[in-house]
Amino acid sequence: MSRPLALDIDGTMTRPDGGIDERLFGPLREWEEPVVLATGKSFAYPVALCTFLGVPERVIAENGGVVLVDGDLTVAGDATAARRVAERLREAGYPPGWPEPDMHNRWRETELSVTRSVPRDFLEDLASEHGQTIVDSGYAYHVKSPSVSKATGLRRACDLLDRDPDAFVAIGDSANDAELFDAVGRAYAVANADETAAARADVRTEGAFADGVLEALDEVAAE
Ligand SMILES: O=C(O)COP(=O)(O)O
Ligand SMILES: [Mg+2]
Repeated sequence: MSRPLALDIDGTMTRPDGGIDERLFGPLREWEEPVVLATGKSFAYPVALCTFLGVPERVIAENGGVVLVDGDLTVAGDATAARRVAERLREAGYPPGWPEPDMHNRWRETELSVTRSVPRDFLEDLASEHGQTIVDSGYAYHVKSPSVSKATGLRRACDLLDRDPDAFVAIGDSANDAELFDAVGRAYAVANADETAAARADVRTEGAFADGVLEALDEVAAE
């Protein structure tokens, strides 16, 4: 059987040393049900990945801030608050996201990605002064609106795809996947998942990174 998929990118589709694991290309291209890439990465990245994978543009980007499904674009979140936090970081002597040229935020439309070298407590206080929250993807801290997450993005994608979130299988690795895991019918955490993701998943794969994804896909396809 096939089920719609919500698939995290970093730490899940990638190799341990970074870069998409090419063993996923074939199975994802051939997957019969919709595949939605759900990521903290800025909007341009998952759209490009869909293009190069050769699958329809179905994307939850910026931790739910931007959703694109088959030509329908939804933008949520508080871009103004994110910009103010970036400005305050700069004033405090930190990079306003990442060091320049900051490719993590250059094409970002809603939240802010911040290097994990910035002290977490400091960033958390700053975010909360601006009504925002932070989530750790394991690759970056994301300053985002508390009302936006990969789960809110999935609900929007479900409306557009005419599917129920319960029909979806999610696969991910980090705290920024936790709400998504709660929203879907079945959630897989890959073996390298952080504590939050592992605790909120229904299943923990034996394999790490893309090995875990392939394991989950085999299990779902065999049902
Ligand atoms: O952009 C990041 O920090 C990681 O994004 P992810 O949600 O694809 O793991
Ligand atoms: Mg991830």
